[in-house]
Amino acid sequence: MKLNERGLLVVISGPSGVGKGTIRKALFKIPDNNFCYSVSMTTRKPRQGEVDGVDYFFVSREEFEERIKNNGFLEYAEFVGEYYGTPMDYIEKQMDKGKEVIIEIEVQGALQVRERLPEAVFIFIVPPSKKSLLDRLKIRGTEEASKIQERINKAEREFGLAYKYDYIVVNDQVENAADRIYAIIRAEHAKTERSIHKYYKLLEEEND
Ligand SMILES: Nc1ncnc2c1ncn2[C@@H]1O[C@H](COP(=O)(O)OP(=O)(O)OP(=O)(O)O)[C@@H](O)[C@H]1O
Ligand SMILES: Nc1nc2c(ncn2[C@@H]2O[C@H](COP(=O)(O)O)[C@@H](O)[C@H]2O)c(=O)[nH]1
Repeated sequence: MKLNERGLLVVISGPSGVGKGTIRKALFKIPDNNFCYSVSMTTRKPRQGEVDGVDYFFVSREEFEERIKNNGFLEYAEFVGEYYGTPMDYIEKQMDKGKEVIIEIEVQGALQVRERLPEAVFIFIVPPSKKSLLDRLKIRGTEEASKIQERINKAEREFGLAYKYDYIVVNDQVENAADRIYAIIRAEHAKTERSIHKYYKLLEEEND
């Protein structure tokens, strides 16, 4: 395989309720995209309408912990009492096929990926205001009030880690946020191709 045929890994992260999933769905509507989504594994119970294998792979704590033992995750974290993790095998295969692999994960997991695959692109999504984050979680209505508060408390700490990411994108309007992310992905590609081009030129010069 030529170096520039391998796809990018794009890590979309940020506090709960900021709109990561909504933006990801908008991103996949962009015509002729080359994206694929890595479905995460979790021990949390499915929400109404969520489908196993599409939204998440829903598993028991025992199954999750077995996979941890077998090094089956690129990263995993415990978030508000439940496990969430990115299965390793799918990502490697898709990147080798030249696909842009999108993962949508919380902050502890994103920082683990940063250690293991620093060449990935790390994007932190922020809300237009802190109040809008709370409003979005309330309007989504998938968690009871105490769980929403736990997610908001966690968000306070997560905002403090935004500086560890490559890009910060404001999710004011979903379509605008998706366009910004698409622009980032294209720019990252151009950067990689330029450096690979330089690398091949260097090799040619050495062989002359
Ligand atoms: N730009 C936006 N303006 C207004 N509402 C939004 C916007 N983006 C997303 N939302 C709404 O906010 C709520 C949370 O969005 P979403 O579920 O995509 O967040 P998330 O970051 O994926 O959450 P989690 O991390 O908990 O999975 C949803 O009800 C969604 O419709
Ligand atoms: N570290 C990981 N975090 C993940 C993964 N998949 C999802 N998430 C994040 O967990 C929280 C809670 O999700 P929810 O569906 O219960 O609202 C949210 O921030 C997700 O982005 C994963 O594989 N690894």
